[in-house]
Amino acid sequence: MGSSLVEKLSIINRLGFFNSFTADEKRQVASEDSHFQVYDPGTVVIRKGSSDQSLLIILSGSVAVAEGTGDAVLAILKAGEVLGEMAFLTETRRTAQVIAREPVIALKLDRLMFEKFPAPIREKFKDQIIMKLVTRLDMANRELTRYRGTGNGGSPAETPGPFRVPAAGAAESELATGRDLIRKIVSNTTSLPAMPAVMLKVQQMLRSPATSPAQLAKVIETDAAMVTDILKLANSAFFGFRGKVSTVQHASSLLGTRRLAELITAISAGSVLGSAMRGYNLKSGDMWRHSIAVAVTASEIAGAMSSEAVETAYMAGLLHDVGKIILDPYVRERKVLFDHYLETHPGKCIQDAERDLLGFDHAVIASILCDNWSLPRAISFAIRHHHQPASAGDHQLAHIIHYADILVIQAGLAGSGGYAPPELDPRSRSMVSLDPDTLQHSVEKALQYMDGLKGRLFAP
Ligand SMILES: Nc1ncnc2c1ncn2[C@@H]1O[C@@H]2COP(=O)(O)O[C@H]2[C@H]1O
Repeated sequence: MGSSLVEKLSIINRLGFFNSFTADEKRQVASEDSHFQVYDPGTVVIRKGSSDQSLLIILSGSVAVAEGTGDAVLAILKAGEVLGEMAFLTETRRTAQVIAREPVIALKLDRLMFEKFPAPIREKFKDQIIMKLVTRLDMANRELTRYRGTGNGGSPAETPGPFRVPAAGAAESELATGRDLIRKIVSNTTSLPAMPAVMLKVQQMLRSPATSPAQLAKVIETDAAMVTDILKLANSAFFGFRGKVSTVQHASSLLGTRRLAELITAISAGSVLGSAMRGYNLKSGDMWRHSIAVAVTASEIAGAMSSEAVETAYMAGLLHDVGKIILDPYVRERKVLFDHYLETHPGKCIQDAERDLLGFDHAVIASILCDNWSLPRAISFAIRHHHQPASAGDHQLAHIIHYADILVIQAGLAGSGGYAPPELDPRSRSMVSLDPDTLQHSVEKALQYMDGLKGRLFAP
């Protein structure tokens, strides 16, 4: 780095790290040109496993420390922090991968350079390194305490922990938990997906009671793949018209407005629900299949109960887990924490981990998205409470979605890969109060429906 001694001194003078250094000692540290290294954003500052053992002090900018390439971020270190002390002190290989997040200037000292400093300077460096390690240990302890739930008694939503990882694609350099994180997700409009265009059109048409099945059919007539799916499903065992339906207009007259709208909505939801979610261990299509199965089961249950919710059950079931799509990058970045939490808390499910580690669960985010999409309030309310239906009081739809979700998971179509299944809330059992055969029949109908959509839902 070609900066003058004065410029280097002005950087060093700004950092608390050098407070105990005398003016002369600071000058000695700043004098060697080769000590100062500049890193462009995205470049590797320390490569995991490498044998380099230099010590770095970040003078400006910040770096992300990760266990390995593409792994969860362990820490963000900023100006004044020490880096590479582990290999430097223990003479071992680098334990982590460190990447510059913005232009970084660092003071880089190899062992030879370090040994050249007079003893008092070396001691001051060592004192600072110890202080930084103590702070890091304290942070790690507090974070561990917080996410084990034995913390200071405040709710996680109100007491964001010290653990910080970079925001998923966001410009802000640090990620919060609880309300801060919700605020950030909601204010970052690009992180909230738009309602798929066809779904939006159908929702708009349904607002008019005069909309006919034939008008709805027109929405999809130019989408050949969608037409094929609708015809397949119309001819499936679920509807019982086996082999008789050959045009969308014919299907629309047989299915009626509500059924046709549901079908179009389920298929168009694939663009939002169909992608893989590594944070939740879901392969592409897993979430979509689970969601359609819950939609059909919920609507069958609502029908069997002669519930008023029969109109909204399908949509609420289809979108009940949509919050996972938004949270997936944030869960992915905390994968190490999530996996550790779930390993050490047998019986806890993924939404418990979300609540304890993020301060809220995917149901909260899903309900925010539903409000954002201007869906009926009953839908967002039921989705908001589908994992804790007792908090929804007597709201029938919340209990129906909760019950349908659990039945579908029990039938083998989970909404999160490899985690403990949620337990049925006894209040939902008494609210739904259907006999086991009827409930079983609801899930079987859902599986028939899925069978009708086989090609689309199980495409590689
Ligand atoms: N959990 C962590 N928090 C902060 N920094 C870390 C963490 N783990 C590793 N590092 C830093 O990443 C560096 C990688 O190289 P070293 O192993 O030499 O030294 C390591 C530490 O400086």
